[in-house]
Amino acid sequence: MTGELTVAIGGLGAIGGHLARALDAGVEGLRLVAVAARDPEKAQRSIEGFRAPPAIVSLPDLAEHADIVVEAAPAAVFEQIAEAAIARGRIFVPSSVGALLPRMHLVARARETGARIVVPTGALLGLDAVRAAAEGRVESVTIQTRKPPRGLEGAPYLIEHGINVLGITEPTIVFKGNAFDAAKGFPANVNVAAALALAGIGPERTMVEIWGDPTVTRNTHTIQVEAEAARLTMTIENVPSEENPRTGRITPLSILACLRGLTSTLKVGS
Ligand SMILES: NC(=O)C1=CN([C@@H]2O[C@H](COP(=O)(O)OP(=O)(O)OC[C@H]3O[C@@H](n4cnc5c(N)ncnc54)[C@H](O)[C@@H]3O)[C@@H](O)[C@H]2O)C=CC1
Ligand SMILES: O=C([O-])CC(=O)C(=O)O
Repeated sequence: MTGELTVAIGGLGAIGGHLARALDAGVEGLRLVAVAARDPEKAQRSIEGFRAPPAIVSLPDLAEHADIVVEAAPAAVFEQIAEAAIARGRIFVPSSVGALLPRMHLVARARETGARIVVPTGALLGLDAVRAAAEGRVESVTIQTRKPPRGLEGAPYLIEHGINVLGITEPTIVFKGNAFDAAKGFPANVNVAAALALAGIGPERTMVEIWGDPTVTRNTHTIQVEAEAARLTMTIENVPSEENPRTGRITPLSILACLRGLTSTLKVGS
């Protein structure tokens, strides 16, 4: 063990709620000490019955309480959590990874304060192999995301282009472009593309296709990487979580695995 680390979580929805319960149930080397949510009364109800109830604080105050600050809130409030965590030199673990792409100055700021930004694999797979490939020469990285149409509803890109996803009756491509534009147009949908871009060759060169697909019930992501060292093709089919169908059930599990990796003696995968 490298010693105990304290954890604070911003947002108690599909990701944050699950993670908080898992940490309270007991994870060696990690202790949940603070949470933030939009509605403090609801947050109080969420932590009722916890063995060690965390403090309920504001988003910027999370960083005052813990070594690790996990962001698990809508992208719109990303900055409030991220800036305070990085200013205080904490380990910042974002879920809304798409919100990091237009804010890469936070990485430069973290370098000054000693903070770390640790991006979990989240709802994706294979970022260990993508990172390894990117140590060498990579020709191309693409990700194709297929979601049940209701999982894409309300995305700014669709509204801007007058695309009615709920009217889709067969698999239809609704976006093709780079990861930077995908994250801007679909802030609640393609965090996975943002994480892939950061693991590999950056948001300008990482190409993204988004499909509204009434034939799938799972959020399905396929990555293809053409590199000097290897060719990768990987697909993950995520079971939507009950609290938020846009979010795969694997996401809080991936973040938990990521947090364990920050303290465990045996760490598997790069
Ligand atoms: N990295 C990845 O692979 C994935 C990332 N995500 C992203 O993670 C983020 C969280 O996702 P979910 O847990 O599914 O969302 P959710 O909607 O289930 O939960 C969000 C939580 O944030 C809280 N919140 C909202 N406004 C707030 C405010 N002003 N102050 C404090 N708390 C506030 C809400 O009360 C709620 O508890 C989203 O941005 C989502 O797009 C989702 C799935 C996969
Ligand atoms: O697949 C999921 O569960 C979520 C997703 O697409 C994302 O946030 O990028």
